[in-house]
Amino acid sequence: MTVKKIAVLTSGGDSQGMNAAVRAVVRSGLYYGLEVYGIQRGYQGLLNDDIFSMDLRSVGDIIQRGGTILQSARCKEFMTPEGQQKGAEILRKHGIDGLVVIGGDGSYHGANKLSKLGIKTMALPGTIDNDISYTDFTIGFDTAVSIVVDAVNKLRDTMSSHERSSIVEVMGRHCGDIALYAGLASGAETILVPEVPHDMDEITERMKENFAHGKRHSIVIVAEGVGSGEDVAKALTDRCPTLEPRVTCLGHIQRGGTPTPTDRNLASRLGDFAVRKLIEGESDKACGIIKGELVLTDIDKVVNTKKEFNMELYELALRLSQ
Ligand SMILES: Nc1ncnc2c1ncn2[C@@H]1O[C@H](COP(=O)(O)OP(=O)(O)OP(=O)(O)O)[C@@H](O)[C@H]1O
Ligand SMILES: O=P(O)(O)OC[C@H]1O[C@](O)(CO)[C@@H](O)[C@@H]1O
Ligand SMILES: [Mg+2]
Repeated sequence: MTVKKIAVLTSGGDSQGMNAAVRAVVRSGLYYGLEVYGIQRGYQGLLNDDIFSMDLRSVGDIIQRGGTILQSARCKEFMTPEGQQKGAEILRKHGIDGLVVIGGDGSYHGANKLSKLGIKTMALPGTIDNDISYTDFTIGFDTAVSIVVDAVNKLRDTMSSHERSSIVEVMGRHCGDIALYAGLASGAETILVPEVPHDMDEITERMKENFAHGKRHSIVIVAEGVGSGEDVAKALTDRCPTLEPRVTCLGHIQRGGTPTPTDRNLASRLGDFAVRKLIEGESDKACGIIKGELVLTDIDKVVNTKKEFNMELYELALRLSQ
């Protein structure tokens, strides 16, 4: 049986483009004759019964905005079987038979649990981390990478003037993709990611050699999962004080601001795709994009597969930054 009333929520760390995804879910749902509801503050809002009807105008003027009009949350209670049962009952009480969850891997687990309780669910990759398997890119990743590259461009100016090295700490607890893609795009000399072990002695020697061969600055991008920028700076200074490292931690700046066209388009395509697949009767599925094509994968498979790190890009970045 196909769905008639659907709801949408955003969960986990927010990401630029979540609003564009909410807009696409709401407008496609209405276009196909469904009733569409919004749930405020992720699974927490679901448990608080914070659910409201959405119309075409409720998603006006949001495609260009960062953050999420539905707000986001991390909810401990929903991690328990009782919390999940309560969530499913609240949805049933409203007659909501389909749910689109926009969030990261944790949020996917929640959608998976709800589908086992009879709610038809679709999960969309809304996280800057790009740490979700069975999709080449997540919504927000492109914007976050652009923010890092923009910051590195600025740092380069002052580092070159003073012949210093710049240590830039970026987000990514378990996934080095922000560091990798921003590092390649900004010509970083060193990219430290949780997926690849590193040797500080070797890195220091390489930086010293590059300065000796005329380099006027050195950019080191550190994914937070490896350690802090301050730790890396200390390790470098201990080995070679003349590198004069200066640390910049970009933090939550990476999660704000207007989404890039790439993220808006990805969000629009995925939001519409999720609605169409719910109407076709699909459930417990993750929506993603692989080589430009929209794909549907079992949530179980997605959450149990670690995203593969792109070693080719990593090696390319190192080759090009000597
Ligand atoms: N195993 C689980 N079972 C049920 N619900 C879960 C589970 N893991 C996470 N959730 C729910 O999803 C919410 C968001 O998860 P989490 O904090 O891991 O963020 P995320 O969705 O992975 O996003 P990001 O990592 O990008 O911040 C949690 O607060 C919790 O309510
Ligand atoms: O906003 P919070 O709860 O501090 O979480 C920060 C984490 O969220 C993420 O931005 C993912 O959304 C990670 O990269 C980062 O480690
Ligand atoms: Mg996560």
